[in-house]
Formats: sequence, structure tokens, C-alpha cells
Amino acid sequence: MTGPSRPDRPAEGDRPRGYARERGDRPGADRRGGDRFGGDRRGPRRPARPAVDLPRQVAYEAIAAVHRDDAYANLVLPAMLREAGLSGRDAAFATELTYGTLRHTGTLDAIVTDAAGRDVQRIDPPVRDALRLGAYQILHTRVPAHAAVSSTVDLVRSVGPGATGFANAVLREITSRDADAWVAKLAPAEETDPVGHLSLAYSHPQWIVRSFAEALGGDMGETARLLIEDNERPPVHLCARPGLVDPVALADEVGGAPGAFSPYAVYLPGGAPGDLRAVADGRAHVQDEGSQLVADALAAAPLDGPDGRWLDLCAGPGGKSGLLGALAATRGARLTAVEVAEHRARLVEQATRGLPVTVLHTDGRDVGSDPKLPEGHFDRVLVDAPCTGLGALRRRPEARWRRQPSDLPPLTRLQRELLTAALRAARPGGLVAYVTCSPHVVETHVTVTEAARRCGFAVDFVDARPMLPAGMPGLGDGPTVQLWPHRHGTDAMFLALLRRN
Ligand SMILES: C[S@@+](CC[C@H](N)C(=O)[O-])C[C@H]1O[C@@H](n2cnc3c(N)ncnc32)[C@H](O)[C@@H]1O
Repeated sequence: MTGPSRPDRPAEGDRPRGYARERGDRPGADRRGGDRFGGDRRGPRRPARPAVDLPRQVAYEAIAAVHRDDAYANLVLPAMLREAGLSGRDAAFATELTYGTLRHTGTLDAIVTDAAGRDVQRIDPPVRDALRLGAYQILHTRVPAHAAVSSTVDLVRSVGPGATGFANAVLREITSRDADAWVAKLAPAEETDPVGHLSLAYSHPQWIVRSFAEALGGDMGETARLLIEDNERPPVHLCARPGLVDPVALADEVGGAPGAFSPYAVYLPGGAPGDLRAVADGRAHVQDEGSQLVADALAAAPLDGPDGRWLDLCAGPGGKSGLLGALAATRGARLTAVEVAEHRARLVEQATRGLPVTVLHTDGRDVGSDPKLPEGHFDRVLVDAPCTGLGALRRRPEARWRRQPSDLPPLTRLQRELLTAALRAARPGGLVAYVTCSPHVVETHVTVTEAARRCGFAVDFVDARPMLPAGMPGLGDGPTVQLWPHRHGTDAMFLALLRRN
């Protein structure tokens, strides 16, 4: 690996002048007391001349906050956009830069390492984040290369002034190839190391590529299509709550389109769904179509005997409880929604206001010991278990780099315990839906099989496929269902339907 020759490359360990986090300075902060984006908090706001245009400055700040403070991009970015007064195309550009850079970080880091001739981890963090942002613009946007380079060098001038020459040289080297040519140079051969190849080509950690490939039966071509989909901007779906609004009418109202599969889904063209009247007044909520389908499948499954007591054992923040609560209202049933985290239990209360839902702030594993969660009591039980979230990576751009294989053992233990509790909560003949937004087989098939084997009473698998819309393609051989972004346009939700005997 060689880097460009550059006499002005900072020496290893050089801390650029003026960069003094230990004094409380933050990259981009105005040392005279101004805010991050040029305002002066000590006096009346006056126009400031930022070194970099605001969308790039905001994207940089969001990326830096994710890496420096372990922030979540989907939480910090909207606040930063508001603070900077960005909207419309500028906000969309800042969002694209932030999310795109975070998603592609693995591949961008390999390219920066090669172009710099030094491991990206040894570059000062503010300069490193600026280079990632610059590399993303060069390789994945229509920003002209010279503009991407000069704006990034301007950014480095404010966040790591000693490194402008270095940044300029690295970025120029990156412009020497397009994204495909960089992958051809740096990725291992597809034939000898397919996982390593896909990992570098589509910017996912190898262990995640391996787990997707396993869940897709070893089909590397399909795995590649999934990884590509994970790098796209995810669609926004609304759930038109049954009994409260018709989805076609809702689609008209919001300028969207009825969904392809869920009878409640409306696809939004863009914008801020939180601002919609239908969401504010509780006729609809934001929810991936796959989440709607798995919750609806539980409600749709045939059941002998009473059908008035429904339970959601992992309810926060309340998306599936919102749909199940609305369905319960149309069928004279009542939903008990359990959530262990207090603030999330409050979110469930907000999400189910006006619906026949009782929210319990308690541990779902307390079935049998909590008098409000008696054993053998419920007709339909949902356990939407805490999981790695590998099926929703397109919605959380930094998540793929944060998750580790070591997250699996504690999560799968909890999943087994919650599913066992759900089976105990169901009455004989009652139905349990086990759901994850992860396709990792350890969280799906292994968890379900183990819990069913060890729960202490007989359990049957119910074929879940007929509970999904007729004609829905790509549902596999059953009895469980795995949805996929690249097949169905949904998050990768897993569903197993069990009947307690
Ligand atoms: C995947 S989320 C559920 C999403 C929810 N069903 C929805 O559609 O909005 C899992 C939830 O389970 C909660 N949880 C984790 N451990 C729990 C436990 N022992 N008992 C009850 N809830 C638990 C988490 O706090 C989290 O809110």
C-alpha cells in the first residue's frame, strides 16, 4: 500500500494546533462563545462566515458526535438541523451526507487508509471524520470532485488546522479512482473470499455478512442484493389504524400511496411524518410495513375458543401495540402491553391512547409471579423480542459498526426467557407470535427451537405464511417467515407462530 508523497504530512501523533478537547473545546465550536453553526450566544445573533457551508458543517458535526459521543445519528441530526436552521434541500443534503458517510464507513476507512498510507485509526479523530465525509462525497455523490476536496480541506482547516496539506493530498489520491475501482483494488477476490469481498464492497462487517448469507441459505448473490438495499435510504411507511382511517383515504390525505402488502400500509413520498395531522390525531402511526405484517399475522391466525385477551410482552415504544390495540378495538378484545423500561412504557401509553390497551411497566418474564400477568390466561401473545436489530440496518446507519458478535449471547438468553414467559402466559390452545427485527439464525430459528423444546409443555409450530397477504412472494418453505428489504421492501422481520397445547 502506498500513499501519495506529501512533505506536509503531519508527523505521527501530531495534534493539530488549536485542537484542545481537554479544555472543553469541541470541533467546530466557536471559542468566542458562539454556537456550533456561527451564532454568538453572548449577544444578538449576527451573521457569521462559517469556513464551510452549513449542510457539510452539520453533517460533520453529526458524524463526529456519533463517533465521539456514541450518539445516534437519527437523534442528533434532526436537532442539529433545527439548530442550524436548515430545511428543504439543504437539510436533505446534510442528511444524505451524514447517513451515507456513516453507512459506508468501513469501506471509506479502507480507502482512506490506502490513500493516506497509514491506518485510518491513527489519524486524529476530527480529521479522520472530515476525510470520511470528503471521501463519501467524492465516491458516492454527484458533488464534483474538486468541490468535495476543497470543501473538505476548508473543514479540516477549522477542525484540525495542522492537517490541511495532509487532507488535501489524501483526498486528491482518493479522486484518482471511482468507487468500483477502489473496491477492485482493495477487496479480496470474490472467488476465494466471498464474505471478505462483499464486506468491503458493500460496507458491512464480515460477521454480519456471514450471518445474512447463512439466513439466505448461502446465496451470495442474494446476500449482495440485501447489502445494497441496506445502503439505500429507507422508505417511510405509515400504518393506517384499522377502524380509524381507511388507507386509501389516508394515502390521498398525505400524498402517499397504499402499500404493496400490508392492508394498513401507506408509503410516504418524503417529508416529516411527525408533522402529519393523521399521526398527530392518532389515526395513523409511523411503522415499517414488515412490522405491520407480523403484528397483523398474529391477529389473523385462526383460534378456537375465547379471543378477548391479547398480550404484547415487549411493547415499547408501542408501534405494534398501536396496531394490535386498534385491531382489538374492532373485535371487542383488550390488549395488555408490557414494557420493562419506564420511559418506553410511557411511549406505549402515548401510542395507544384511546385504544383498549392497559400498559404495564414491568418485566415480561414475571408471568405467573405478577398478578396482572397470570399464567395460561391470554388468547394471543406477541413477543417482539429485544434483538441485534440487524434487520433494520438501513434505518440506523451507525448500528452495523456498533453491534458485536458478543452482543448475541445475552440477547439470545433474554429472547429465550421472554418467549418461554410468553408461552406460559398463553392459555392452552392460545397463540404466540415470536418476532425479531433480526434475521440472524441464532436469534430466530435457534431461539424459537430451544424455547419450544425447553418450555415444559407441548408447542406446535403454526405455518405463518397463510397469515400474510395472499400472493406475497419470497416467503420460503415455512412454517416461519423471514421478510427481507431486498425482497419485500420491508425491514428483515422474522415471525414464528406457536400454539400452546
Ligand atoms: C424490539 S423492541 C419492541 C418494539 C415494539 N414491539 C414496537 O413495535 O414498537 C423490544 C422492547 O422490549 C423491551 N424489553 C426488554 N426486556 C424486557 C423485559 N424483560 N420485559 C419487557 N420488556 C422488555 C425493550 O425495552 C424494548 O422496548
